[in-house]
Amino acid sequence: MAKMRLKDPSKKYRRFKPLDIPNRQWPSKTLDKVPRWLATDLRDGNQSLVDPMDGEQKFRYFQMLVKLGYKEIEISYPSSGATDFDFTRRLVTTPGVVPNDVWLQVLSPCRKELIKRTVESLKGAKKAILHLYLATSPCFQQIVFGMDNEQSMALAVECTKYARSITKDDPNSGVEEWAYEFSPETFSDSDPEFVLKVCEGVKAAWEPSVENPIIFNLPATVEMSTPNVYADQIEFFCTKISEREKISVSLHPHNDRGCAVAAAELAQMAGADRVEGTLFGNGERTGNVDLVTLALNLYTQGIHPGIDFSDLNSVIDVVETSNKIPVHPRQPYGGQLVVCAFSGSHQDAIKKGFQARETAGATSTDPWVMPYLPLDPEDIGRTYEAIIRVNSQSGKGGVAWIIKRTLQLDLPRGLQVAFSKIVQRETDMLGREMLPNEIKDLFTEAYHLNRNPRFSLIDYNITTDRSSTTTAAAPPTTVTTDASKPAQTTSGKTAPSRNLLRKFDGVIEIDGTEHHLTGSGNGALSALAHALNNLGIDIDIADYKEHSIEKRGAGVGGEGEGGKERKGRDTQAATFIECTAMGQAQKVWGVGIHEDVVQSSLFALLGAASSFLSSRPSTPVPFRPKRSNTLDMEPSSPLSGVQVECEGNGAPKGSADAVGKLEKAAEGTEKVNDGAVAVNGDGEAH
Ligand SMILES: CC(=O)SCCNC(=O)CCNC(=O)[C@H](O)C(C)(C)COP(=O)(O)OP(=O)(O)OC[C@H]1O[C@@H](n2cnc3c(N)ncnc32)[C@H](O)[C@@H]1OP(=O)(O)O
Ligand SMILES: CC(C)C(=O)C(=O)O
Ligand SMILES: [Mg+2]
Repeated sequence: MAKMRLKDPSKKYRRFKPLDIPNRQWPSKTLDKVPRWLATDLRDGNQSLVDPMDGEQKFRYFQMLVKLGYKEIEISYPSSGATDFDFTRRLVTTPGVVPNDVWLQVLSPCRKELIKRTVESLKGAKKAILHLYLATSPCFQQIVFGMDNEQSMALAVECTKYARSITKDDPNSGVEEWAYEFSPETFSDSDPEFVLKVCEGVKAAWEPSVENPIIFNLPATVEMSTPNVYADQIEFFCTKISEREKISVSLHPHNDRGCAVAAAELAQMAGADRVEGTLFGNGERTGNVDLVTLALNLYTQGIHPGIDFSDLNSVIDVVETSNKIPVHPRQPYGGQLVVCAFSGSHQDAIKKGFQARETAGATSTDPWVMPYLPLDPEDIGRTYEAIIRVNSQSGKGGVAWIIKRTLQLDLPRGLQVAFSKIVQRETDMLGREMLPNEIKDLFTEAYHLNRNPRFSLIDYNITTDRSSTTTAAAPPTTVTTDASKPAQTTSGKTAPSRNLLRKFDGVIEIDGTEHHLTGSGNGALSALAHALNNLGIDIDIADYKEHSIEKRGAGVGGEGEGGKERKGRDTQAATFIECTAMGQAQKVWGVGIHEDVVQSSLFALLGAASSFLSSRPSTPVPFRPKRSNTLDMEPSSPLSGVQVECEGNGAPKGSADAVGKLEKAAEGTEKVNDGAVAVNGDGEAH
């Protein structure tokens, strides 16, 4: 057994000792109100960057925060140097940049000369929050400051008094409205009784009012324990501090244990009023709490957070450019992959969810009940196209969704299965995701939507064959229509009524040679099938579906139409035909699209015919399916290598000769009437 190299932690690391508050109330509370938000991207976020933002970047970021709706923004640490000082001056002195209802917050340590400089930077501001911090934990007192409790307390109070004297008590401070924030830094690792004592002293020094409360920001400077422990600490503070109505209790969770969001949520339940954080959680080490997640967590509970994340992508752009740190692809809400599903069962469920909404006629404000997606991607400006993405883990549902989105085609279930196998093979071969356009192109190619490689319908006429005095020798054809369409069924040589017989008379180019074909059936489709049958292509129609599609700019069409824009009509017909070759078990789908429903079905049949022929090796050996139920395909065919659905044992059943005859004709080894094959109503070539 491999030796465990990770060391025994039991002596090196001490378990965090939680508070003992048996009567805690927060576990039975719910999160149902929006806190005061403070965005500290430009201070706490910025101080953690390899290359902090320059003034220009900070300016752009600030404008974005204002636009999103933040009313309290920590913009700088003005005593740190020229960049932050000058940036603060720029905001304060540029007219119209800071809206009247936005508070500018600035941070300073408890050092008088730095507090003075900080206050100076704000001259001219309308609303300013001066934020001082002093660590209160034994670790910091002993290691960093060499102070005891009394000294820490005295420094906090003294600096607060000094701050007051040069801000709200100074008529010449140059700021219209001052607020004060004090952070007992390292709160989460401090003795809660000592924190209370310090804050009582600071409060007394500042003398807040109900209208302008003091902000006690209680940071998890380092996240020390589970989120419930932080919530206990906050509830303890909220219930013990005096004059609670004159205090805004603020949270400032860092994410060292990965629980900052949970800590912020539980701590709000414990009584906090305000949350400080950054967009997507940038900040020292593992970062600050993520304001986007907090806001959208509320949103998905039906509570508007007061921040506008309706165009999250543009927020991500600014954040990534400014921080030079990418937003992780799996970051809640913002990550590129969080509104995507790759796996087949997820895609299937999501697709059904969207279909259910469509069927119910749901609008964008109707209740959201969607498998796997807690948020409507549209609400944050993401498109539905991005949701379903296809790789080797994907199934038919996702592929069908993409074809629906890109080509407006509602694939019948059987065609979904068939095409998803083609996609599966391609993704396995590529070893990567296939993009929607690639899937669309693969479909277009596999089902010959732009160009049928073997058959071209040059000209045709469908007429009623009134001359027929005998029953038509239609090929055994079963056409299953949509319930909305009258069923067309013929069997063997029997047609339901000779008066209803339709006659196909046309010219079809096969592999470059034009053939004149005729055939009859009880519909245009079966008449063409009959005509093909007389050429030796014995095709049965096993399934038929059609629907109309809205006309799009550049079209996909049958042969001869390739990509041409259609003008003058608003809708097209899409036809899906599943065919079997006479006597064979393989099934092939043909797809046709055309303004004319008849022509679209003819395209679909010729598409299927082409796939049948192209799926066999071009050798003189006639059609001979394998017992393995796998068709031999031309390697270049998108259908090659694909398991084709088979019924029975896959053994040849007698039509090989006929199909082979056509293959030979097409290869020029057997010429038929100079390339023109005419077939009479009895199916005889002449
Ligand atoms: C948890 C947080 O995010 S706190 C915010 C941290 N952000 C920053 O520090 C960014 C900006 N900071 C800076 O640019 C610099 O630290 C400055 C300009 C403020 C100060 O620089 P320097 O004077 O060179 O001091 P330096 O940063 O090296 O050391 C910090 C000093 O401040 C003291 N100090 C640290 N925090 C505090 C505090 N809250 N109140 C009073 N003194 C403090 C330290 O004990 C140390 O004192 P010492 O020099 O007597 O040992
Ligand atoms: C200055 C304080 C609030 C801070 O950033 C922290 O403790 O993390
Ligand atoms: Mg911090």
